[in-house]
Amino acid sequence: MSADGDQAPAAGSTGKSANASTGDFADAETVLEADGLEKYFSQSDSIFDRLLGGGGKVRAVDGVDLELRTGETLAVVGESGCGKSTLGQALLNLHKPTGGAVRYRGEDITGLSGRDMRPYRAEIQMIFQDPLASLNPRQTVGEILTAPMEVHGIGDSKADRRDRARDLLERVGLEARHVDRYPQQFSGGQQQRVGIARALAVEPDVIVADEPVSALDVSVQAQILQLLEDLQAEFDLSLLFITHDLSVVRHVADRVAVMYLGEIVETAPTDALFETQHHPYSEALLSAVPRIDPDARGGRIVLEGNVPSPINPPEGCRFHTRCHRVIPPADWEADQAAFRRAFTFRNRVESGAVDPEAARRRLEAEGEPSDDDAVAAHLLETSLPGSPSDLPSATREALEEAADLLVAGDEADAVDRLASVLSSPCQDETPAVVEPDPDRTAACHRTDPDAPGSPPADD
Ligand SMILES: Nc1ncnc2c1ncn2[C@@H]1O[C@H](COP(=O)(O)OP(=O)(O)OP(=O)(O)O)[C@@H](O)[C@H]1O
Repeated sequence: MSADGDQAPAAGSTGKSANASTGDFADAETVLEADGLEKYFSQSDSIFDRLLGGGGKVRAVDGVDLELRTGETLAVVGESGCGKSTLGQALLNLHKPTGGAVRYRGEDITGLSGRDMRPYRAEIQMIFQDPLASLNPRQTVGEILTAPMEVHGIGDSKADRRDRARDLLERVGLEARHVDRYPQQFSGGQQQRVGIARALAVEPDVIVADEPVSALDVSVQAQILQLLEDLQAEFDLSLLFITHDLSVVRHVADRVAVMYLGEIVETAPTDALFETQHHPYSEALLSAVPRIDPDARGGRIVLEGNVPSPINPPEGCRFHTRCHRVIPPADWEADQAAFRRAFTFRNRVESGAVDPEAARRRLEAEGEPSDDDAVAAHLLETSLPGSPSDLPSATREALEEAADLLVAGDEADAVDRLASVLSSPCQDETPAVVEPDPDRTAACHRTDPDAPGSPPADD
């Protein structure tokens, strides 16, 4: 076991790339599968909704197809709130799915609870982000490890189970004599080792690890990742590794599934994904990962705006409001970058982020002219990235008219005016999942040759 003080691996360091690059797992049997899996949360239980009389559904996981193959580590990555944890928990029926199916070795286990789920709980275990919160502070580590063995009929006797617990502690890099200690007597890294030992106690096939290192000091992250990798080989585990941190993905994962707003937008072997991305969201995520290889350094892609609400996700491709490669309409007369800038203005107006009264107050406070024309000009200046001068004249006019309409309080008309010149095929249809390369999937109109308005790949 490596000593405390090891650094977490940076992207570009050696990892599990041998498997990933040779596609060793492409033909492996599927052990756990999500098929059109949905988990919607009802908002109507909250006090606000009761007071306000209603509430939408949070579409946390929205039609996910995913297969975990025997012996592989599949990383699920995406920004905070995209539904990774909900997906992991829905796979284990810790959240009852609201649609679709979960299959374990081909058997439908969707929504099983209690007794019916018990045999599968031994096969599919979970490791949580916060080790201390997931360990009972009133139980000794020995009790924490032997309780699930007892439930699942592992071990011949109490003494046998205690021996197994001591053995497990050693396997996860702790000392057998610590079996009578309590969780709070361990450091954060050691607590996570206990969490891992508990998952292993029932001899599972599959472990779903939800951000297992993100609560730990950087200095112990690498050790825990290494431990998981060693144990995976030793126990022949299949690992679903949930993380927002792409810099650890390269080290741990054979394959990656990129998640955005409840959907999987791309899957690929790890090395292949780090080399090329077929979905612009993956491209943006990867552009933010520090690279060791200076040749691999490209510009960082800063995405427009925040992740939209999963209660009311954008129509068509969910990523289109932020996508730097959003497709212009067929009759667009300038380049794609110009369309993206003008489209950003439209999205900002539509989301209510362009506020004429706030602009007027600001101009007044700065001692600048604050008549309607000045406010409209200010709105364009601050909410349209770049200059309007290189936009097609019809677009420029529409933007100016929309700014005037906003100042006049006609927000709906402003939105309509912008929509009349700035619409994208990405808004109209949900992208189909295509296989641009062997063992890769992507859901982007740009990778689908049959999609409407799909431009050449190198546009
Ligand atoms: N019990 C719940 N009730 C209502 N909404 C929920 C519930 N649990 C999660 N959500 C919402 O579902 C969406 C997905 O949340 P989830 O925790 O799965 O995302 P995540 O990608 O794991 O994020 P993070 O990395 O921050 O944990 C979020 O909008 C979240 O607010």
